[in-house]
Amino acid sequence: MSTQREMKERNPWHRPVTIIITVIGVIAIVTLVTVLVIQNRTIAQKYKYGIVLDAGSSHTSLYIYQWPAEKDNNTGRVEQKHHCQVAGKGISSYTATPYKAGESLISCLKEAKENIPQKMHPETPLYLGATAGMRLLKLENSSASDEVFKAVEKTLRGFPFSYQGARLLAGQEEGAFGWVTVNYLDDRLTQGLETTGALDLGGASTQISFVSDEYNGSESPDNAVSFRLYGYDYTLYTHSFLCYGKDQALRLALAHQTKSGPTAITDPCFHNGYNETRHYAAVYDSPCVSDQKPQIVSETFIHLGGGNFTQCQEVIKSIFNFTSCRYSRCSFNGIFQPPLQGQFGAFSAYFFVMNFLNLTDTSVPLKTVMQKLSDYCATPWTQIKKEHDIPLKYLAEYCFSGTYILTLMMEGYNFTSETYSSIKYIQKIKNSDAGWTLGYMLNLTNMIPAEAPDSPPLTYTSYVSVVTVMAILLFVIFILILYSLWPKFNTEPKII
Ligand SMILES: O=P(O)(O)OP(=O)(O)OP(=O)(O)OC[C@H]1O[C@@H](n2cnc3c(O)ncnc32)[C@H](O)[C@@H]1O
Repeated sequence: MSTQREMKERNPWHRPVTIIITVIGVIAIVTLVTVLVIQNRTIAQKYKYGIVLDAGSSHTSLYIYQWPAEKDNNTGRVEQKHHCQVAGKGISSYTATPYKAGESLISCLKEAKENIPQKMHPETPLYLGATAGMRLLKLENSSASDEVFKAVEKTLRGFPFSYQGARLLAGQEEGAFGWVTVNYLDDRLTQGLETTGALDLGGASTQISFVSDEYNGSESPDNAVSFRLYGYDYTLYTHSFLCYGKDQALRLALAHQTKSGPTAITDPCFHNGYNETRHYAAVYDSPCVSDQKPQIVSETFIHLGGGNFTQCQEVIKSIFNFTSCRYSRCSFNGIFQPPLQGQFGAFSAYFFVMNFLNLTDTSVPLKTVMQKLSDYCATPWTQIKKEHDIPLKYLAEYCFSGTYILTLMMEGYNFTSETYSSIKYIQKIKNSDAGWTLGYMLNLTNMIPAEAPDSPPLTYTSYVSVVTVMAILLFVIFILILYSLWPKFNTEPKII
């Protein structure tokens, strides 16, 4: 018993003072690490929100974006939280009853109210951007376009969000913001990686935007947009072709085939057996074709399908002008275009159409893609209708639209069978739709800084690990020093 007591007394770890120091030390380390961890961890995730309405030529879409509240103006990830498709046509179709353009937006705005916490409504910015449909309406009837904007503004102001304006986007902005969206979502901008070009096919216009080492904006400066994003400079080439969205391109193709005012045409871009009566007035009711309307025509013509891909390509080629170019190189219609460079993301109707046709895999040789499309175009209309249960208007036009897409890319933009594989058909990137709206909001909310934000030298995990290891190390050193300095600890055990 006495030997045991003596052993205990001689063992420094059994001295009360040592035990107290050890306990205090452990408590100190645990407290230190806990405080550091809690202090630096993000407090319960809070989000901020932004709403953008894309008032396109064919329809309007509402997008809600969200981002972590503490990451404002930083590299924080902004993501799409909700998408609502407005029922009915685009706002430019409401010229006769402009108030209905405003009313059409109400149900999606109500959805937005439900999807954003109520207390965040007053600080949620709300934007509306109108694209090619309203560009055409402005050309055709500027006061009608003003009326539509007024009606839309009235509706938007009636909601509890922070209304930031409804405006017409220039084609150049539409192209540039589409490019920003794609590269932001792909995380290319923060890291200064080689960027991806953006190909956007709408109903009334189409945009091409990319960075080329051979373009600095000196030739055709109208096509240049310069950005400084996260500390990297970009000179983007961008062009928007008004009237070359797929709906207006179809009008151009029909106008080409009805120049002489026939009572019937056999259109190779529609399936064999397709037979529709069309009104000349409806086909030519657009500034894209109104000046081409034949003088003497009957009211209608019969639109028959011919189902021939090669002939369809010829019709489509005729809507492009390849003869005049006052620059070193052009795409079409005398528009400058530098050499294509890098990867491209093709979205909106590029995706809708190629996805329907099962042709989104660009690693498949272009020749094979063309053969498949040719086979599809040659399929009789009755068979097509039997095989697919989708609205007939879309269904009837996929042969035309697919052929238009390939012709626009290969003949218009100068992609080749080799560079075709640099295109990726995309709809979403990380759950956010590809399109101009996200880039537009990031720009207007200053969410992409010109300079790279300062970031801590260590990641959060490395930081916590280093602090923990150092604290333990210091504690061990402290105990060792204490042990060596304490005289009683060093006394040799007495042999009794
Ligand atoms: O940019 P603008 O030219 O103003 O047009 P938009 O905003 O209306 O254009 P979208 O990208 O919304 O749509 C592009 C086209 O794709 C069509 N579209 C939408 N969904 C489709 C689908 O599932 N299949 C085929 N076409 C589709 C739509 O009618 C348009 O003609």
